[in-house]
Amino acid sequence: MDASLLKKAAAEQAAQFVEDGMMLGLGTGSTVFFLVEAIAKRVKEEHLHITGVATSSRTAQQATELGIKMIDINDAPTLDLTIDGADEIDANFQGIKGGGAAHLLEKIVALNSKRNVWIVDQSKLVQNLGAFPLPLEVIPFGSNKLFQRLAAENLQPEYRLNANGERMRTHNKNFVIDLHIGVIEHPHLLGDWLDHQTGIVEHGLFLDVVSQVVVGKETGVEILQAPR
Ligand SMILES: O=C[C@H](O)[C@H](O)[C@H](O)COP(=O)(O)O
Repeated sequence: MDASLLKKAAAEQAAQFVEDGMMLGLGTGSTVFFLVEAIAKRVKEEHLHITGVATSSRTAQQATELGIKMIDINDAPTLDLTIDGADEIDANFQGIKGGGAAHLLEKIVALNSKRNVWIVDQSKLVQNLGAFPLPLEVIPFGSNKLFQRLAAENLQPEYRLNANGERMRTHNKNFVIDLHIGVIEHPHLLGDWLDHQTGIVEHGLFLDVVSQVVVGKETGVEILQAPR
């Protein structure tokens, strides 16, 4: 089955988690696109009063156009629930995000949410993280020096380029460096090391964040409970 049908099925299932009165974090990406559509439909048909906080201008625009009330995270209390996509989820419910370069804003929203749900198609479930390149958002100043340091650690860095072949810029005008590490044996150790490298604003390892994963499978939608 087409992956986008599986993403849609997972998104529609997760939209059922939304309750009247919730403060909601809305992630970014092709799976979240279906989620926003499904939530907007519920808001309209069931007259739900929900308020959303977005993790990208793309999501903010889509949600606003579909009639979901959106506010700035700085004006929001702790969010009840954030629903987002993911690029990889390992057997211990650790994740990589940032395939769309939105991981900085996504992590800020996730860490200010009581509950985090990820919506994915079955191809995102892996034993170990690392087949998907790990995204870093980095400050442009001195980024070549940081790049060299990452290369010296054998982390196989690569600048992410836009359609014009230039270094792509994030929402905050930073660069993205993807690490082609291969199998990440110890995500916490790696995350800790990356947290201490000056110039990295945020990495795409989302560790001990997710509460539930909604997976679109060929056999139907499955909800996996994380141990937190
Ligand atoms: O930066 C982008 C986000 O982390 C996305 O949530 C992630 O890349 C998954 O995207 P998609 O649902 O398009 O596969």
